[in-house]
Amino acid sequence: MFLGIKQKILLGKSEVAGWGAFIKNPVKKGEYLGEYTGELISHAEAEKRGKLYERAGFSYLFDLDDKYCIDAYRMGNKLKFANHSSEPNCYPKGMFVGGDHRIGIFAKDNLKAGEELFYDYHYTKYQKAPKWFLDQSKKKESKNSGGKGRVVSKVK
Ligand SMILES: C[S@@+](CC[C@H](N)C(=O)[O-])C[C@H]1O[C@@H](n2cnc3c(N)ncnc32)[C@H](O)[C@@H]1O
Repeated sequence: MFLGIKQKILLGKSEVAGWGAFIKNPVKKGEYLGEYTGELISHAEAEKRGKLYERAGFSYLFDLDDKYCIDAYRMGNKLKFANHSSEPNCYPKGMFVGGDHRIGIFAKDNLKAGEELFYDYHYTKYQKAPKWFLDQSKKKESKNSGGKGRVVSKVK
């Protein structure tokens, strides 16, 4: 059973957007880094908050399942600062621990000390994808189809 942060996570200026989460020590592929914590809220509440966050240009909402979201805006630990990449070095995994819904963040690759952490936000049908995400997806598509689009959120 995992709870809380296992690895030391540092807060720093991101390569792609605002603040980012960085791993302090090297970590092996598949290792558990820590938990994405926050308030457990319904999708209806997330919808309301999402509109406000969208206007502010940031969101700490994380879709847990078809019923619940985790909002790390007011609560949460440094893992809430991990940014999106379509080529991520981490991945989230939903777990049901001791009767509670939890999200663990795991290393997708071997991580070097000081590496910025990214996971794929995978916007679902319950969340309207923000403009920056759609723009990046479009750029990636155009790159894959031979265009000149650049993947902005490239992992170091
Ligand atoms: C969970 S926060 C991540 C931490 C955030 N960078 C900060 O400074 O607080 C998610 C927000 O970060 C920004 N973000 C995350 N990944 C991004 C990316 N690849 N490109 C542009 N903005 C991104 C968006 O504003 C998003 O709503």
